[in-house]
Amino acid sequence: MSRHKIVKNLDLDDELDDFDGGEDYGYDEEEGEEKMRQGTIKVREALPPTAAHVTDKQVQEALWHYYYDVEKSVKYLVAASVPTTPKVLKKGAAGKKPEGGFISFGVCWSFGQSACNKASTLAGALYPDTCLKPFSFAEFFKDTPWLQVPTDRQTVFIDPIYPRLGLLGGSSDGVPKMSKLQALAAARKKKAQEQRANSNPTGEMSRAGLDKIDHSDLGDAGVGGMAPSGSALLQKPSARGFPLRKRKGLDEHESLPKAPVAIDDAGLNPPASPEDIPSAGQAEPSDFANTMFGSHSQTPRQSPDNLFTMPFAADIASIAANPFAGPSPDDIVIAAQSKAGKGGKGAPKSNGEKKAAQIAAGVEAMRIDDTPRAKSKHLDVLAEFGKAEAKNAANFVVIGHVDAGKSTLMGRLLYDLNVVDKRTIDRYRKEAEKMGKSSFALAWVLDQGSEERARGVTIDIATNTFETDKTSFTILDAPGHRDFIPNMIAGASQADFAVLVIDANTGSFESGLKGQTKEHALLVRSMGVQRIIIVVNKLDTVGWAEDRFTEISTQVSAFLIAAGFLSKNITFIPCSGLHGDNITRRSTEPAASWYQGPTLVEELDNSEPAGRALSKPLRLTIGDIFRGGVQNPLSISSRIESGSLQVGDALLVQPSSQKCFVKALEIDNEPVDWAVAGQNVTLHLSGIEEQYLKIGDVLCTPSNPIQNVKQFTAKVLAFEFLTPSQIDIHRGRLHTPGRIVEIVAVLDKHTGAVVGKKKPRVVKPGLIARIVVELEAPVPLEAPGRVVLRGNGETVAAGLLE
Ligand SMILES: Nc1nc2c(ncn2[C@@H]2O[C@H](COP(=O)(O)OP(=O)(O)OP(=O)(O)O)[C@@H](O)[C@H]2O)c(=O)[nH]1
Repeated sequence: MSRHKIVKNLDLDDELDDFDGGEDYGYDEEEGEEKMRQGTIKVREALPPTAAHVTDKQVQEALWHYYYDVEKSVKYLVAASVPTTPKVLKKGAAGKKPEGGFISFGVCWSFGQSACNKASTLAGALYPDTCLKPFSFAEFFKDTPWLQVPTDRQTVFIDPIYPRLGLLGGSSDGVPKMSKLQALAAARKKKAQEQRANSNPTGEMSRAGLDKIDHSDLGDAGVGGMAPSGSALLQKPSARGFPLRKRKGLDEHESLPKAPVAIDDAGLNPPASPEDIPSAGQAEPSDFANTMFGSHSQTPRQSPDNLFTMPFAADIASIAANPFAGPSPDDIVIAAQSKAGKGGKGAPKSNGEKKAAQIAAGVEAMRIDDTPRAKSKHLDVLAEFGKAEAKNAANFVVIGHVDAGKSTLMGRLLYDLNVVDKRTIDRYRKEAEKMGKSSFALAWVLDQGSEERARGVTIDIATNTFETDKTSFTILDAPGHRDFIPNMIAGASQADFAVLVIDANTGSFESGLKGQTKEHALLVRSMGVQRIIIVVNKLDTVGWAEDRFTEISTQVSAFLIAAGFLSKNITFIPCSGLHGDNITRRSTEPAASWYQGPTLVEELDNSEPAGRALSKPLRLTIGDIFRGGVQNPLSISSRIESGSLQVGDALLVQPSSQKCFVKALEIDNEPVDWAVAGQNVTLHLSGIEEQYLKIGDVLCTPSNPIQNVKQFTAKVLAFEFLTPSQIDIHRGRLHTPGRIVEIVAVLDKHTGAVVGKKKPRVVKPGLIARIVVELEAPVPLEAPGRVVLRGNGETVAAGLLE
């Protein structure tokens, strides 16, 4: 059963506070025994006669391993016990039958006799009919002259599986299958190689490819052909700057794999192909290697035949002989610091002195200089906000499975509202055509990164804004690809409500459900989003069939209600993002006449104004950092989560505990004196060095700071089986490694009371549990913040800090 199917039955409460039903908790001992007994009987019944020799112990181990899942246990036992034709290591000429049976247990003989014996024992257990002679090296090599091992005896080296390189998070499920991105990258690389191999690279092939581009991809009217509607909403184009996508560079909290991964020109390519990895006989040592191991030039080159010798092995051996001979880099730095601290007098500090110096440095770092660098007008910001009669402001996140049409839909919306002009769209269309991706022209309004455009996939959250009569909206267009879920979480954490886009195309809706449609919906719900508009998109591809719309609406609304959305907060709209139907204007397709409901923009405008936490302490999580401006060398952008601020304010950055000052403020590229919760702002900062600011850090006031924590307790909903294990903790843009150190208890969904035994070993998907998480380094977190826990590229739980 997929985890979505399991989670489907859960009832995610309104705020995860009001639990609502469920009686299934961790197993106590008696229950466990009973389950084991029942499971053993069921597995025995299901096992085929060929697996009759499987012992009860093996059955019970399988059941234990698969958490009493009979189906999986049977599958495992059948696979493990059905004898395969023993793989015979050929000896000499083909067709000669070897003596004794080597069975296919990998390269057991290469691990030495004891491992081989174990393998033989295991083989004997699983293949009782196979008569195994004890393995003998002497016999195996008896006809093999020294150092002339025939090729069929030589070890076959299998290329290691290199870790996939996702920008963030990744989705390593341990299976080396290709993701869509990898397939795209591989196809692109293959194409480039073919082009290089071609003696006339600019000739026939590329022209033939261009000739195939379908210029009608943007629909009958084309993107430029659609006149904006005459609706009052649409005649109010946004005066805001465009585009507002500003993210530059990678999040410093993100770390890329250090393993030998070949990164393509974009830094995105997943595993290198074997030919990309220089062999020992070919590569020149890098400057780094030269520095570490001395110049390679005097060392004779390794013979390519000598495949078993490590390059620079001799040098490594000499280093390894006494790795701790000299002082460590840390010792050197500490010694230098203590020397500097004593005015160069030299003698190293005692432990006590070191501690005192560290405490003094910590106190110094915490010292807040409240002297503002920019002149403050000392405004009463809340009174100013009250006077300003500002429009409602709302952020919505656009979510859904990869390629559902999210960016195209938002591009069309912005185009039809005149936020983007026709000339820009025409330019995008021409450029997209050149890349053979004309159907992505509208998506390019949001997807501004060159990688995103080349690959046709959204990678990071893109933002843009538009206004209606009532509300000023900020779009957060999330990536659909599962490799970029951490970016989607960052977007969802700033959203007041969500637009879930579903591809109505035959087969696409179904695969989306198994993919990110449900995962995204569950994530936004567990992050506090209560309202969701579902765009059933690409209805043009199914002839605007009402049946298809009804089928999708029924299935999705059942899931959303089970996930904790109230039915009054769920709306479905049939659309075609590509052609612009039911987005800012009602569809003119005769086949779509059955729909008389609101357009997407009308529905967006029906949103209740989002509450603003104005009177709470200032909290602002850094979403992006910009460096190097002439007037403003260090700026950040973010949505203010709570509180307010004004030019001249002194702020504290956590976790670095460094102070800084608001030099200037901007909203929608316009300078302002103050800003309040719910607004997206750019802050120009002074009095701080850039190394103390990272994406995901929190700005607060020195008088009411957020604390850095190394451990927290949270009440979470399990998406997967939860056990004490290594995880990544996500809070908006912040993500940091940690560990579930304790499952305190499973909680009743109605009352929140502890049920079952304390400290269960495992929490089943769909249950709510109190857990303790320890972080590798302290980060700013506070109740009742929402966190998402991910492990191995999967979302394992989400919930509220306590
Ligand atoms: N026929 C048809 N095609 C559409 C429609 N909307 C989008 N597409 C096509 O679907 C493909 C994917 O569109 P995108 O907008 O990039 O999809 P996305 O959901 O933003 O993709 P990611 O952000 O990468 O997950 C493009 O080729 C679009 O032209 C639609 O309404 N009708």
